Amino acid sequence: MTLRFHKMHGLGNDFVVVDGREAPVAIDGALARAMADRHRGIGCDQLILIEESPHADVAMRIFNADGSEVSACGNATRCVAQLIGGEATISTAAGLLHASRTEGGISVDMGEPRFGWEDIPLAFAMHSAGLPLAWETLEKPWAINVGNPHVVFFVEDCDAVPLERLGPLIEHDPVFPERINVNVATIVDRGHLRLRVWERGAGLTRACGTGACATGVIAMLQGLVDSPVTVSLPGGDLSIGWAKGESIRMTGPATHVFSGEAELAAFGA
Ligand SMILES: N[C@@H](CCC[C@H](N)C(=O)O)C(=O)O
Repeated sequence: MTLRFHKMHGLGNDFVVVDGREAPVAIDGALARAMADRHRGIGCDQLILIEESPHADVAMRIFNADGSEVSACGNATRCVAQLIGGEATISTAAGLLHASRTEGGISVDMGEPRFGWEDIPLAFAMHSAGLPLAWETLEKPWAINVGNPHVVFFVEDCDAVPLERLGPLIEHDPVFPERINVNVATIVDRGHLRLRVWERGAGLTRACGTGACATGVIAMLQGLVDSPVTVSLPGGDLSIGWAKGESIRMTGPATHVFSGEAELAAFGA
């Protein structure tokens, strides 16, 4: 049996997108992990499953490369919108997201952020007790949930941070029982910041849409940048707009690379 898929990316954060509306398909964590494998599978940072939705144009499920199912993915939201015509309401585990075509590609209303440590009880207890949350040179993290959980560190030079070593330490630290996405950012000026992200369940990626939202919002809240801010990731730029009490607007490109068919038997399915 074969499975049709689309290979897409948002600034190099790459996806295998399966449209389950064409032919219903049961994807679980093990199958997602096998398809995401860059040597024995198709290869991607996240596998995206599109399904019918009673409340929206489509529903979207997100699996990280390690097979974990999560609730939000900014770059994939733009890709799904692009695939189904640009203008779309997309149902996710984190809520309904509205996307539209714009000059810079696809623009998505990513919903309102939730600030603080309340969702992460052990880290919250440590934070409230004044206990330091630090991993070598990375200290004083900001916690924010933009549909998925992130910590953000502002540093002198994000390119100098050994994120391939510190990222997994922080992601798997027992203070984050649900694991966490790790952002290291450097302010360039009031309209621009640089960002690298160690993604939960996927590792270092070329870009992370929710990471850009999380970091842009914290930088605005701190008065370090103005809205909209350009977030430069290794794979390219996203524009992030936000004001207190409002939802986040993320704008950037979405690229369809090719469509193909995979042998399900190759994945042990
Ligand atoms: N690449 C994504 C985020 C994907 C999910 C994340 N790794 C998590 O586990 O929450 C993006 O563009 O936002």
